[in-house]
Amino acid sequence: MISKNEESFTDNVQSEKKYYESDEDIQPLKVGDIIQNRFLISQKIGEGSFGSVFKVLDRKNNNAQWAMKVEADEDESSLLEREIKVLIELRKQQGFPQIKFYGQERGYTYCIMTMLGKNLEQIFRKLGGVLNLATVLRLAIQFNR
Ligand SMILES: Nc1ncnc2c1ncn2[C@@H]1O[C@H](COP(=O)(O)OP(=O)(O)OP(=O)(O)O)[C@@H](O)[C@H]1O
Repeated sequence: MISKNEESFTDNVQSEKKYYESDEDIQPLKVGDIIQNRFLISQKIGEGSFGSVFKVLDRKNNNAQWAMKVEADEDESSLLEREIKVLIELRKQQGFPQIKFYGQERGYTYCIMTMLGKNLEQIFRKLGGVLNLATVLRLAIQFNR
């Protein structure tokens, strides 16, 4: 997992590292579960190439909504750990989800971050598979930032 040194410059990003004593500690995270006695998993948002993304409610912060990406701790090298390091580097940069909390729970690495709006694929589908010139230009301006 990410080293203590890196944690020290994360500026408010909190982390929790867990060690597993037996396979029984490793169970799939699912809707209804609570992480760190704080984040309630409320809904699955999507699935990426190496993990799932859920909406979570922060019970210590007025049920604020965050997105949580999880990856099973199966391999030595974790893509999510790499993504966490990149998100830490990109903190306070416009256009990127802001990482709030990361750690390990029941055989999974998780990363809790700000919730983004609809992705481009969802917008494209909503618009019936056609993007008009104004939308394309607005997207190009955003990509260029
Ligand atoms: N912070 C977030 N807020 C809202 N939705 C998110 C957030 N992060 C990811 N998602 C959604 O979850 C789904 C999976 O995202 P994820 O980043 O795991 O994979 P991806 O970017 O689609 O693909 P890949 O894993 O190949 O990079 C996507 O539909 C994405 O829109």
